[in-house]
Amino acid sequence: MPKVLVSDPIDQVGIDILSQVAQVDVKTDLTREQLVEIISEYDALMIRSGTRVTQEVIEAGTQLKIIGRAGVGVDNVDVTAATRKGIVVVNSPEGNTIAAAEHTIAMMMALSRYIPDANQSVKGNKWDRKSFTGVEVYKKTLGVVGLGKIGTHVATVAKAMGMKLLAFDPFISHERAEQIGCRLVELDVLFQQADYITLHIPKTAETTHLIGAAAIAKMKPTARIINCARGGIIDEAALAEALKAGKIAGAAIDVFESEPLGESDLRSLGREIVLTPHLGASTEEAQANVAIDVAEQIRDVLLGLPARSAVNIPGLRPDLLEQLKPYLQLAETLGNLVGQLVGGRVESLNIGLRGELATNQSQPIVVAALKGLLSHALQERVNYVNASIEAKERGIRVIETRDASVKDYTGSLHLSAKGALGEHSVTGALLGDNEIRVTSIDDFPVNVPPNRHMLFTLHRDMPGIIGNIGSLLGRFNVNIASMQVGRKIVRGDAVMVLSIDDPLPEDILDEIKKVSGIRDAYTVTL
Ligand SMILES: NC(=O)c1ccc[n+]([C@@H]2O[C@H](COP(=O)([O-])OP(=O)(O)OC[C@H]3O[C@@H](n4cnc5c(N)ncnc54)[C@H](O)[C@@H]3O)[C@@H](O)[C@H]2O)c1
Ligand SMILES: O=C(O)CC[C@@H](O)C(=O)O
Repeated sequence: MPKVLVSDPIDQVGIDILSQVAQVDVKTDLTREQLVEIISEYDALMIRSGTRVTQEVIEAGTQLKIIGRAGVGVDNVDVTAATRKGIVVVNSPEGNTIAAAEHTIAMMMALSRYIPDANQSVKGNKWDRKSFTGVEVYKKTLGVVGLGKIGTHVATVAKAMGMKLLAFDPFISHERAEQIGCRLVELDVLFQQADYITLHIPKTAETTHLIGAAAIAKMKPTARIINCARGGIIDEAALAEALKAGKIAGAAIDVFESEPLGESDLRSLGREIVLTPHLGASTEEAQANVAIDVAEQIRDVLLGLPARSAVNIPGLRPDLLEQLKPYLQLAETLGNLVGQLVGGRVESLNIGLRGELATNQSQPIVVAALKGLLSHALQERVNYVNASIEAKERGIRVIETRDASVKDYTGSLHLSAKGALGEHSVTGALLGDNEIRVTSIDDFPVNVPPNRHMLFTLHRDMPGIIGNIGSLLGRFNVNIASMQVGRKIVRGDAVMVLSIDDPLPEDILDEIKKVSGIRDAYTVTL
């Protein structure tokens, strides 16, 4: 009988499902060392946010087939290490949506009516009514940052409470926002006009410290901020400072830069702040939903069936998966690359399957390309199951073309995406040992392996330009791992592709754009 380790508290209903097919051991207070020591005995691991599944744990898990996260965020799992070892990572992208949205509304109301402090006061044998005169949310403006699953439900409830709605989400169309009753605006407009600002975005390089001193300076002195998304989107030091100085009126925070929250200035503030210990998903219903969702997937994978919500490996029959896996990785990488080159909202994606690929079953490859395209916006919430639905809901038109006569590689994939900010295309292929190569960018021929951090420039093909970029990057201590130029005609336009060791800060990108001959420059993190 297979063995499953449950290393965080999980609803009993999940354990009952697992017990139908496996021996289940619940051990919720393991140290890191103890986990590494015993993991080799187990075929599956089921966790919440408490267990950190590091590369070390994955290396030690020689029998592991699946890791199940009872919740959305897989930020506590080294998904890359798991994928490398062929371990399926599954989550429950929707099981706690309502719980997190309702917690957001509860936080907004608690903050507006000072409920936590009033409660503490009565429990302290006082009858103080003067200190707790609150404000109404009716007819106030709510600014929703991130109009995905949770943001949409929050907006719907807030509308029913009589609030006016603004939203910022660069990956959502105006039509979609209108359907939800929101006016889509630029982030600065939302900061300036909103009475309440609620965050429902993933934590990414772009969203880290999105709310800092500069953003707060744009807000009304009566503004209140709610964060039930991810810690680190708000700069906590700047928030504490702003609340102390009365630059904004309040904040309600469920998630923190470091959890559990340690020493923090936020703890010393008064009725203007409401703090909860990451309780967004903590309802009986949500815990049952995520436990069932993930336990069923673990059961299925242990029985040799596909998982319905895999973050890293699609739910295909194992033989078909084995055959398609390299092409799926190619499609996902190219989708991610072209999505970031276009930037912002994508309106259409053309997927060209060429050579041997044109004769293959295309649907999984199309899905993998969409998953890659959306992964910058949706992170781990997009998977092989929901990628097509997410693309449809975002109004992305998908066009598929096939040409078996193209013989430049055994099979190649050409993706061309059009968005609100522009249009770009990439082509890629697999080398003999299934290594991915990007073979063209905007139809300029190149031959580069994808790298975690990359810089692309479109420039005039003229002497000195490569040297200028090289010395500029050197001046900012950016290390170049490789560099290649592609051009169609001599002294026409050209593209330069650089693999770099670290992410490129925005201000250096701005400097690059100012170099003579550079027409445009983009950074990408894959
Ligand atoms: N507090 C909790 O316990 C709890 C529970 C569940 C989810 N969450 C968190 O809530 C957040 C939202 O979850 P969801 O299920 O709604 O996710 P989702 O993927 O459905 O929606 C996220 C939205 O953010 C948008 N987005 C991405 N980058 C953006 C940016 N830079 N600016 C503006 N919008 C951007 C995306 O287009 C998408 O529409 C996530 O961070 C998730 O981890 C917290
Ligand atoms: O309570 C939890 O397990 C965390 C919930 C939430 O942050 C998630 O990512 O699903």
